[in-house]
Amino acid sequence: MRLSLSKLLQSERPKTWAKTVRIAVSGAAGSISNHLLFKLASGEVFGQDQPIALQLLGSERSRSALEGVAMELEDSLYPLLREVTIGIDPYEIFQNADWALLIGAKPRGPGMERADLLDINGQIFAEQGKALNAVASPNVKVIVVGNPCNTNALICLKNAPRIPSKNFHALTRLDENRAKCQLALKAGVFYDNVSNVTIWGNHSTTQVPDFLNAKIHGLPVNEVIADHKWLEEEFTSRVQKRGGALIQKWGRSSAASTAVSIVDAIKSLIIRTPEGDWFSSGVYAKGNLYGISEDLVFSLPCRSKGDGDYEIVGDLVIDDYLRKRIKKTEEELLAEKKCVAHLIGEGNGFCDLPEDTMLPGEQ
Ligand SMILES: NC(=O)c1ccc[n+]([C@@H]2O[C@H](COP(=O)([O-])OP(=O)(O)OC[C@H]3O[C@@H](n4cnc5c(N)ncnc54)[C@H](O)[C@@H]3O)[C@@H](O)[C@H]2O)c1
Repeated sequence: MRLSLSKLLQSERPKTWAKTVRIAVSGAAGSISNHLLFKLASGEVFGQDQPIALQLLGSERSRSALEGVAMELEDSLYPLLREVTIGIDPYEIFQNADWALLIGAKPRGPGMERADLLDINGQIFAEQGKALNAVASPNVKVIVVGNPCNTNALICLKNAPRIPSKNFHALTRLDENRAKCQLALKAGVFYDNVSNVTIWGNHSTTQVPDFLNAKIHGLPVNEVIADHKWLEEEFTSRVQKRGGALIQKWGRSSAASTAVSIVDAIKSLIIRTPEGDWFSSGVYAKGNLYGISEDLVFSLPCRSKGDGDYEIVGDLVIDDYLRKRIKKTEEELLAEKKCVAHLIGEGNGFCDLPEDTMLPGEQ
C-alpha cells in the first residue's frame, strides 16, 4: 500500500505540544560536554516528552570540532532533539535560551597563578553575562561550570542585571556527590541512603563538606559512623582532593562524573526536593541566615519546588568546627572578588589571595 503525502506529513507532526526548551551550552566541544550533550538529547534530563534545542557555543579554536559534535548528535537520531545550532558568538548562540550551561573556560596552564586564571576566565564570563542579558530568556537559569566557577558566576550575574541574580548557579554538585560517595563507602551502605549533604563555600580545596548535618538512613552521620577522627580529618580532605587524585590516576580531569553532576543539578531544580532533604549549589548568598557575606556566590543548602526556582535552607546546625572552615572559604571568595573588581563594576581589581589554593581538579 502506498502512503499518501498527507499521511506522511501527518506523521511528521510533533508528538507533543510542549514548548521546546532551549539549552545553550558553552565549551560544547570539550570533554564534559562530550558526555553531557548526549544525556540532554536523549531525554534523560528534561523528560521523554520534552523537545529540546541545543545551542552550542565554542571558541575560535574549537570551531571545527564543534561541527564534529553536531554531526555526532545528528547521527544519533534523537527524536526529542529538534534543533542544533553551533557558533562562536554568544550573542547569537544565547538567543532565547531557557538554560545556559557555561562550561567553556581556559584551563590553568603550568605555572599560571590563580590570579591570572581569575582574570582570563573572568573576562569570558563578563562577556557571556552581557550576552545573556541581551538575548537570553529573561528567566534563563544559568549553571556555571568553568573554573573558578563561583567567582565566574558572580561576574556573570553582575554583568546581567536584567536576569534575577537568583538564577545563577556555580556547580558544586560534583563535590556533593563525591562527599556522598565517601560517606556511603565508609558506612557500607548504598549511595541513595545518604542524604542532606551540604558543600559550603567555594569550589576549591577550601570547600567544606558538611558531615554534621548529613544523614545516613535518616540518622545523623556521626551516629552511624563511629570513627569521628576519620570524619573530621580524612573525609574532608578526601572530598577536597578527589579531583586531583583522579587526575593522578587517569591523567585528565573528571568529565563523565562532572556531566552526571550537571544533570543532577538541573534535575534538582525541575523536580521537587524530597521532603526534609536538600541539595548543594553555589548560589547568590543574599538573604542567607548564616551570616555569610551576601554579595558572593557561595555553595549553600537549597531546596526546590521543582519549578526551576529554589530557596536557601536556613536551619542547619553550625558548630565551631564548621564555622571556622566556612569562614576560611568565605575569605577566599572575598579575596577572589577583589581580584575581579574591574569585571563587576567595583573599581580596580587588586589580587591578594590568602594562599594559592587549588581547584579540586588540579594537582
Ligand atoms: N565545577 C566543577 O565541578 C567542575 C568540574 C570539572 C571541570 N570543571 C571546569 O570545567 C571547565 C571545562 O572542563 P572540560 O574538561 O570540559 O575542558 P576542555 O578543555 O575539554 O573543554 C573546554 C572547551 O571550552 C572551549 N572554550 C574555551 N574558551 C571558550 C569560550 N570563551 N567560549 C566557549 N568555549 C570556550 C575550549 O575550546 C574547549 O573546547 C574547566 O574550567 C574545568 O576546570 C568544573
